[in-house]
Amino acid sequence: MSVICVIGTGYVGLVTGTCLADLGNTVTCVDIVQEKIDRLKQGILPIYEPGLEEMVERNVQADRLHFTTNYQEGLKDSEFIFIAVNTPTGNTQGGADMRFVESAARSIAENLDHYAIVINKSTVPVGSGDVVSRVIQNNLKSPQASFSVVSNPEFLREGAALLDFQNPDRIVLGSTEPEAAHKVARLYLQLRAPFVITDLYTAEMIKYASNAFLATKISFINEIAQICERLGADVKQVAVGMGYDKRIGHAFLDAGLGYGGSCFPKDVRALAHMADEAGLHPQMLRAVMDINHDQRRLVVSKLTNMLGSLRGTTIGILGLAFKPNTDDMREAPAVDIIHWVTSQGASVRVYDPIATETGREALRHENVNMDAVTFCKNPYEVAEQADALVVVTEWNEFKALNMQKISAVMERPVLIDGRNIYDPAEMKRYGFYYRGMGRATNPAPSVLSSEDTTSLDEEEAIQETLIGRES
Ligand SMILES: NC(=O)C1=CN([C@@H]2O[C@H](COP(=O)(O)OP(=O)(O)OC[C@H]3O[C@@H](n4cnc5c(N)ncnc54)[C@H](O)[C@@H]3O)[C@@H](O)[C@H]2O)C=CC1
Ligand SMILES: O=C(O)[C@H]1O[C@H](OP(=O)(O)OP(=O)(O)OC[C@H]2O[C@@H](n3ccc(=O)[nH]c3=O)[C@H](O)[C@@H]2O)[C@H](O)[C@@H](O)[C@@H]1O
Repeated sequence: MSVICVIGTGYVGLVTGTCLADLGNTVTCVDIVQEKIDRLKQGILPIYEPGLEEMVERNVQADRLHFTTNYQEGLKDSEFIFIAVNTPTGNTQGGADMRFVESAARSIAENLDHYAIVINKSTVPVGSGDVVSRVIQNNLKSPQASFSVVSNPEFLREGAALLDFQNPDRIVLGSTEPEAAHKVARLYLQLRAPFVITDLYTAEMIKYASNAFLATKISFINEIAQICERLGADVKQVAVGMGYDKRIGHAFLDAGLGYGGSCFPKDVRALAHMADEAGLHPQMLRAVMDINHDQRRLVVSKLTNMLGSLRGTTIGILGLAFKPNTDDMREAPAVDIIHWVTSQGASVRVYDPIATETGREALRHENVNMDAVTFCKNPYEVAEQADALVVVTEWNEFKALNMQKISAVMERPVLIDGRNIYDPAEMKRYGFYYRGMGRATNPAPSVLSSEDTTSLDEEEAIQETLIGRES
């Protein structure tokens, strides 16, 4: 078993440190934020992740997992040092901000007094392994200190982080020193995953290419969704039909409000920026980002299409987090949607099972008019007197609601299902004017014969009038 230091106690740092401790290693997690470390020592986690709290507690009690703000303490006797700090978008062109990685590398150099392998788990631009090497080399203090650098990108998903860490599809290790990469591989042997061992640059690129490909799949299906909606097809069934082809697969074909979160948006931007800087023209990545942005706007146009002006209306919002099973609000579609509808004079009633505090903070941070936002205790309260209800996050709780009850308490039973979680026919039976994302409710007159147009049912006809309040 090994002695390990993990720098950063965000999602990746905390999950990596805790899972490595759970595999029997001795792990110390270092963070520069004193309050975070104080709270972690009391068993209070900075993030919501199913199962993580129990795992942290178990490993702290077994004396395998420790927290500190002191690099010297964290690095003591460590054979492996994981860098897992944030790499947010850093400039207006979308490039990654490397300040946190560089600062961590400097602190490692200043406190290292023996040989250790420095492993970069943060998602970093191609070539960053060299930067880390250079920063450490230029700042070493102890003559006994030496190091190797290995890139080991992380592929876990928030909300399923423990499962993903413990059952990885592959483990990517890149280094100019294959012996160092092999030593890191030994840490993961128990996980029985395939290893891909490459040079540093290639490992760094595998991470960006993987995230960009998944984001591309999402934007692809969202573009297909828009076409489906216009032509009268149902994108959910289209995705099922496509997914059975093993070359395509079912995963990441859920059309909806597009991707958010701490990684896809920033990583697609950063990859496009790398390509720009290299004199290339990343057309596909640009299209992926454009389509993703449009999906959020579609909600507002669906609302105005059905309600007319939003001024004075009340819009219910189900879900704030960028996806279920997390309280993470980074680049969450809910923030943009709430911002846009409140700017047009609507007030909103919102509910999320977990992301209440993080949601409030994110809305404030984006200068949303908080007087127009009411936080509710449950979805039924959200629906009361609402002119429309928008599903933004597909929490299981929302799939199990009594929709008849919801429809009955609304001022106007307009339902925008931003994640396609409900059955359109069922919702219609409950009295909703239902709109999904890419689900045959708005056929284009241009492709319908006049005969077809007259056969549009009541719900579709509503598209052309506007849904009025019941007096
Ligand atoms: N969130 C996710 O699901 C995934 C994230 N990643 C990548 O992992 C990296 C970390 O992401 P998150 O964990 O989400 O970030 P985060 O923002 O949740 O956490 C980063 C942590 O690093 C700490 N930190 C910053 N500078 C430091 C320093 N010099 N010394 C010690 N601690 C420092 C911060 O205080 C914070 O606690 C990013 O590059 C991200 O792209 C990769 C896979 C999944
Ligand atoms: O680099 C990262 O940080 C991580 O980014 C994603 O993980 P995460 O952002 O936690 O969540 P995902 O489940 O991938 O969802 C990302 C976004 O795409 C959206 N999405 C996902 C799938 C889909 O079919 N449709 C869709 O709109 C989700 O709603 C969410 O907003 C990747 O899945 C991880 O492999 C990667 O490690």
